[in-house]
Amino acid sequence: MDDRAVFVQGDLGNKADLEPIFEKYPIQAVMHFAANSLVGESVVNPLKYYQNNVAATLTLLETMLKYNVKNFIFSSTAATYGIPNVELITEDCPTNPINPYGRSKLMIEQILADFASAYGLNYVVLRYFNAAGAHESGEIGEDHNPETHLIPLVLQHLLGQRDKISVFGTDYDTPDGTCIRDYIHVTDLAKAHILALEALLAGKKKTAIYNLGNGLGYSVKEVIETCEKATDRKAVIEYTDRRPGDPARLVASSQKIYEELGWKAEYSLEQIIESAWKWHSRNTK
Ligand SMILES: O=c1ccn([C@@H]2O[C@H](COP(=O)(O)OP(=O)(O)O[C@H]3O[C@H](CO)[C@H](O)[C@H](O)[C@H]3O)[C@@H](O)[C@H]2O)c(=O)[nH]1
Repeated sequence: MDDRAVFVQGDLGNKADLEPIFEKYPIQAVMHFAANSLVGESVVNPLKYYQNNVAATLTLLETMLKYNVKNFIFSSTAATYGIPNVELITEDCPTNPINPYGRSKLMIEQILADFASAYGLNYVVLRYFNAAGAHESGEIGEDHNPETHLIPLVLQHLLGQRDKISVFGTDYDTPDGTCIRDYIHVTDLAKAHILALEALLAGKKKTAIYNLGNGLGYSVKEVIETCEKATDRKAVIEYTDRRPGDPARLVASSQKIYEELGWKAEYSLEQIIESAWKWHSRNTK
């Protein structure tokens, strides 16, 4: 990215850290990735989520106002929808989040709308579905501690780093009883950010909300099977109770961002898993 933009992480939540950056660089837009995105953890530790996702973002927005930075790209989430009753979720579906993570992101979306009316802030909200995969080079990948996401957990198990993979719930109202999600490659997400940035800087968009997904749903069982095929290894599966805060099915329609910004997901689930496998097998500890 050139000097027209800066990436700011969610944990840069105090003015003492932010103001020198805004003093120093000719920032015209901010992309914000609030750091915490674990649905289950947000249920047991909501304070952390409201602090990192709401309070820290508010401080960032306040700093933007002070330095007259008017363009904001916000990483939001499918969790804002709660339990949708449609096959393909569009951006105009009702937002009824069922966990603090989703609520904290929706609060920011609402703050952005108020800031747009009151202060002329321009913004694009990107509602990620299940971000996954690694850079093609195999050099940049997902390394959470502790890891809670399905694809990295399955791959770590297939690499012998975990003795089994747990499937959380087999009694959902889905064809095989396990949760269905829409997995989207990180490079596809990154491209959407660039398009959103260009649209804001060109004045093509003042405010917008877009889903980012593939439009294809895969169950937990199907994800495990695809990992087994990609790696030619067999998983040991343990079936357990549901995890709190998990909707049965979350699949995006990304038609709106395709029509307005020309974005479309390019990576299939197989390619997402292959790229993640490349990274995980090179980074086995
Ligand atoms: O060991 C595991 C881990 C996960 N799952 C299941 O696999 C699916 C995917 O779970 P992840 O934890 O990988 O991802 P989430 O769907 O919880 O979370 C994703 O979707 C959320 C929206 O609901 C947020 O956007 C969040 O940032 C994003 O990672 C879920 O049904 C989960 O129950 C298992 O069965 N076993």
